[in-house]
Amino acid sequence: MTPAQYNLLYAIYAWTNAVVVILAGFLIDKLGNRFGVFVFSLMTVLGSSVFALGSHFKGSPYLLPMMLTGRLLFGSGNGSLTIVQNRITAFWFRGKELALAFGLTLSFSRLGSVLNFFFTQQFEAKFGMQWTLWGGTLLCVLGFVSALTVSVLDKVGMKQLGLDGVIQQESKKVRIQDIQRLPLRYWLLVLTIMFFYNGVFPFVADASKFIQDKYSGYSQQAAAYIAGAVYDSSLVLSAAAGILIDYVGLRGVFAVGCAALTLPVFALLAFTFVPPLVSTIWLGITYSFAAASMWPSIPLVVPQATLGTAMGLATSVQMVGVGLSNLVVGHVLGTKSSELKIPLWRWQQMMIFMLANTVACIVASVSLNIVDKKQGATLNGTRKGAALERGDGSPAEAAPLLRGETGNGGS
Ligand SMILES: C[C@H](NC(=O)[C@@H](N)CCCCN)C(=O)O
Repeated sequence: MTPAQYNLLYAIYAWTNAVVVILAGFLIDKLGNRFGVFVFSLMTVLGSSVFALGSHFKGSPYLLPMMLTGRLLFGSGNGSLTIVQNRITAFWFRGKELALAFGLTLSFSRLGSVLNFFFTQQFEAKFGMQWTLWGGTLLCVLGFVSALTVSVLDKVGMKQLGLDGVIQQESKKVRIQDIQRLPLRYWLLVLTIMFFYNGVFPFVADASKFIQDKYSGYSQQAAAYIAGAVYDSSLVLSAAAGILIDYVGLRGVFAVGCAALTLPVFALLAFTFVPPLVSTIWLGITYSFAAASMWPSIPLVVPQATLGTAMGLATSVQMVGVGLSNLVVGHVLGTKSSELKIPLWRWQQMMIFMLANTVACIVASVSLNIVDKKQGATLNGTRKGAALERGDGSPAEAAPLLRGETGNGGS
């Protein structure tokens, strides 16, 4: 397989994901969590099976089409599964430990990446590529079984609360035009998320090469470990960040703070020779707090009935932003061969582009705070403060469970 074909396998995952998540979010709102959990986890199993099967056609013209089809199915299923996962989490943890629940999901997803990083290569060396790919399929089957278990728990819980019928009634009313009714705070959150991730994901993708090109004395493996520190920190910190944010609230303030504290990361990388591990750990910290404050804010400003659509749209905008950012970075770095050393001035331009995205993130998140303040400070309310005000100790987030329940949040 040529490098272009190999990269195409990644590109098809990212771009189908960006398109499919909008439709998937809408379908989940319309047809329910159980439909989404079943269909999308089944798609990941099918996708990974087709991909693994494709590897048996090495040297034949079927190899690439089969692998691309596998990635397409897997990408569509996996991205959509994240939406239904967020929707279920938001339903069960709204007004409680929402940020902790999101943080834990993020930690587990990072644990998957870290385990993959440490073990897949060794597994492949011992058992060969085909068994490794079928091993991946087996993991997707385990995911499918877990998804079915969640589905059953969700159904039982809904029945116990007597909400099953109500939610189904609300789902029937969901229309694609509801996108127009998503509030300004939602769109500002989407921009905040997009600009933040425009800096993080493309940087991590290229960080290992950057470290080898700019700093002396780093082997390929050492550079990869240092780049991986961004995700390692998030594996360790995401749950703690969630607990803190659940306790103090101030999600909008955290969003601005994380963006502002990310500026020195890219500045250090662009203009100094401070060891890169300082920057990658630092970025890991701001990234963990940003993810634990930004994503769980979405369920607080949109009704549960349209949450799937809202999450799908946010993910799609994020993926398109990151995809474009990758293209700009590729253009700025300007080389097709991973062997050649890229001149430092090009890396500096890339970091300046990351800085520009971070500044845009600060502008979007400051605007978010201004609008949130005018609309009742749902995002910045502190849990303790709100409980004291009501004198009942009940959850702070007056979140709209169903459409039209609150004036500001739902419209
Ligand atoms: C929580 C957040 N999730 C995402 O950004 C997803 N839309 C895409 C994840 C792709 C990971 N390679 C995150 O991971 O920070």
